[in-house]
Amino acid sequence: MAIFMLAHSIEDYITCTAAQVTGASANSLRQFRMSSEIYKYDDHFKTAREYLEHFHSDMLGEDVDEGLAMAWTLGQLHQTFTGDRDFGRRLLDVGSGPTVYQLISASRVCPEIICSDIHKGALAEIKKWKNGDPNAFDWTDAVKFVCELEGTRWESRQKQLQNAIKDTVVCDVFKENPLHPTVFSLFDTVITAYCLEGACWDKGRSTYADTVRNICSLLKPGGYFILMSYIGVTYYIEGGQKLPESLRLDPEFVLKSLSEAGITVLETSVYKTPEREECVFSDVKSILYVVGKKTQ
Ligand SMILES: C[S@@+](CC[C@H](N)C(=O)[O-])C[C@H]1O[C@@H](n2cnc3c(N)ncnc32)[C@H](O)[C@@H]1O
Repeated sequence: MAIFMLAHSIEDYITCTAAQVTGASANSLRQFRMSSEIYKYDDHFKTAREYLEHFHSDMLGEDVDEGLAMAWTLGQLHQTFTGDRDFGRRLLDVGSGPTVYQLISASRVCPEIICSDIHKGALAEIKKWKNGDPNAFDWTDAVKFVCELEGTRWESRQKQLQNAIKDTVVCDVFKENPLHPTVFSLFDTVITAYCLEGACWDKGRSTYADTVRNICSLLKPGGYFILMSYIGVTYYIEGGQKLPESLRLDPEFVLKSLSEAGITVLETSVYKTPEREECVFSDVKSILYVVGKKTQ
C-alpha cells in the first residue's frame, strides 16, 4: 500500500528516461513514446523499485503522512481470508503495483492469482519476486507478520504465494474490459488496493463509478470483492503545489458505487489516518476496507 499516484494515463507512464542521458528536460520528452518497458512510475518516483524502497523498506513502521497502516491492513486481510467464506480458486488483483503484501493471506486459500496493473515496470517487480530473483524486493517482514497471525511457517507460506501468482498482466481500469486484449474467464475473487482513487483523482465521481463497474465485471456472480481505498483526500502535493482532488471520496459514495456495480457490501472497516501538521503527498484522512459479494 502506498500513496496515490498522479500520473494516470499510459502516456504519463511513458516519460522517457533518456532525459538523463541526453540532458534534455523530462518535460520536453514527455511526448516521446519509448518501446522500452522502463517507464516513469509516477510523479514522485522514477521507478517502481524507488516507490517500494520509499514506502515499504520499513513496512511495519508508521508513516504518519500517508497513514500507511500495514499492520492494520494485513490484519484485515488475515481476518477476511480465515473466515468461513469460500473465495474460490481464482483471484484477480487489480492495480497490484509492485507489491504482494495484499495477496499473502489470500494465497492460503486461492491457488491461482493474477496480478494486473497499467505499469509494466511494477509488474516486472512482482515477477522478479515470484521467481526468487536475488534482486527482488524483500517482502519477508510482511510474510512473517501474517504467518504470526496464522500460526504458520513463513518460508513455506512465502513459497505458497510465489507459486500462487500465475501471471502478471497489463490492465487499464478505464476500459470496459480492463484486461483487454488478454482473455480470462470470470474470477472467483477480485481485490483492488489503492488503485481506483489514484487513477481517477482528477476525473470526477462518475468516472470513478465507471471504473468500479469495469472491474466488477471481471467477477463471477457470487464472487467476492475486496477493496481498500483512501478516503477524504482534498489535494495531492506535486512539485510543492497542492493540486485539488476531484473525487473527495467518502465511504457512502464508494459503497454506492459498489452497489450500483452489483456488489452487496458485507463488511467495512475504517482506519483513521493520524493527524499531522504538514502532508507530504496528500491529505488522506482514512482508509476504507470493504468486503462485498457480487449478487447480480
Ligand atoms: C498506489 S499504487 C497501489 C499499488 C498496490 N495495490 C498497493 O496496495 O500498494 C496504485 C497502482 O494503480 C495503478 N494504476 C493507475 N492507473 C491505472 C489504470 N488506469 N489501470 C490500472 N492500474 C492503474 C498504478 O500503476 C499503481 O501501480
